[in-house]
Amino acid sequence: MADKPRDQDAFVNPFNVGGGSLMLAWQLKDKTVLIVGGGEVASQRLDSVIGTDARMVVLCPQSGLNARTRRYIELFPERITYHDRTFTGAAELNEVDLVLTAIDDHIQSRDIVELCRQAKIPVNAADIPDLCDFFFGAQIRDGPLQVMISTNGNGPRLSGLMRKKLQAGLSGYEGEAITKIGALRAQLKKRAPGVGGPLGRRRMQWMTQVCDKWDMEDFTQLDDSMIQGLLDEGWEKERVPTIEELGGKPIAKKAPSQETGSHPAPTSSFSNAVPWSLGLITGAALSFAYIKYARLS
Ligand SMILES: C[C@@]1(CC(=O)O)C2=NC(=C\c3[nH]c(c(CCC(=O)O)c3CC(=O)O)Cc3[nH]c(c(CC(=O)O)c3CCC(=O)O)/C=C3\N/C(=C\2)[C@@H](CCC(=O)O)[C@]3(C)CC(=O)O)/[C@H]1CCC(=O)O
Ligand SMILES: NC(=O)c1ccc[n+]([C@@H]2O[C@H](COP(=O)([O-])OP(=O)(O)OC[C@H]3O[C@@H](n4cnc5c(N)ncnc54)[C@H](O)[C@@H]3O)[C@@H](O)[C@H]2O)c1
Repeated sequence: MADKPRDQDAFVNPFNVGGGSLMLAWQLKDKTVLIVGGGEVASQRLDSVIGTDARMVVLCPQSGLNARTRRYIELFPERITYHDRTFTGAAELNEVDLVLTAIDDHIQSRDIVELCRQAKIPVNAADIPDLCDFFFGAQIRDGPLQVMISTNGNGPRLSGLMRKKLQAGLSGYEGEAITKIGALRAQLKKRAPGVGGPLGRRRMQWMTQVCDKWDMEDFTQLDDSMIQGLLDEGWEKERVPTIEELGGKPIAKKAPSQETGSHPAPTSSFSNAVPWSLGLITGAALSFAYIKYARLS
């Protein structure tokens, strides 16, 4: 088998110069997402959108709601506006920022996409990949860690299988470590405020050195006073102390994280449900989220 292209040969992969999609972590706070349909796929859309702090509108006759969608509507009445009807026309798109259709009516789905195009609203139609502005993907989430696997529409089942493999390779410390790094960065910015310039460069350099020198597990030990200690002994003195110097200990590695699935159980507990970002990403992106994974059904 030929050697795999190295980083510097990135152009060798034809998908790097066209045919791929832009991978992003889409921020939906205070935006309105319209979900048309209330069956299996619609409930999976709710799994993804509920953590983003978006408002949601679900359009679907009562008779078409599956148990999971029904549960979401019951648990989050202040976040989800439910209408017991089918899609009625262009007026449904007023004040809507994003549309997800998950219906078993191909012609209606196509019509909705057309209306979204006219209104310039991004749309995903679960049954018509060719008309989608973006795709969903298999997801791994651990606190602020978000990993999305996409096959760009080619093999959704394989996305799910790869999710399981990647999940097995994670230590289980990542989400907590990233949360602590977020807290450290916030405190550092208080001591060294502003954007750009020599101070900004020094700040980025120091953060990079700390992240490179410390193990992921080390960060999980940081509490408020250790963060201040790290800034006193590290940032102020232009060095990177060890976790032991700050009173921490090297800790045993956790077993690989458990298989949890892409779709969390609906829960009304705020601390367990804030906030997922609807991410069009592969790799990890940060936002603050605390949600546990377990399939409801
Ligand atoms: C990843 C995941 C995320 C999620 O949905 O949250 C996801 N599909 C998942 C599972 C899955 N979907 C299907 C099967 C049956 C086996 C099979 O058909 O392969 C399985 C397997 C299963 O259920 O295990 C059927 C299917 N899927 C699409 C169509 C329409 C079509 O292709 O025409 C049809 C009906 C085809 C038909 O009628 O024959 C289309 C799309 N499905 C996508 C995402 C987008 C591309 C993702 C990518 O590029 O990787 C895209 C393009 C649009 C979109 O949905 O945004 C989730 C895995 C979650 C996980 O396990 O973690
Ligand atoms: N993208 C994916 O991953 C994926 C996976 C499986 C299936 N699909 C496709 O997605 C579609 C939905 O699949 P499902 O499993 O959720 O089907 P489902 O039968 O469980 O749900 C369909 C829902 O659409 C509702 N509905 C139908 N017409 C409507 C309208 N005009 N307005 C509002 N609601 C309406 C029904 O009441 C029902 O709730 C199907 O076309 C299926 O082929 C996509």
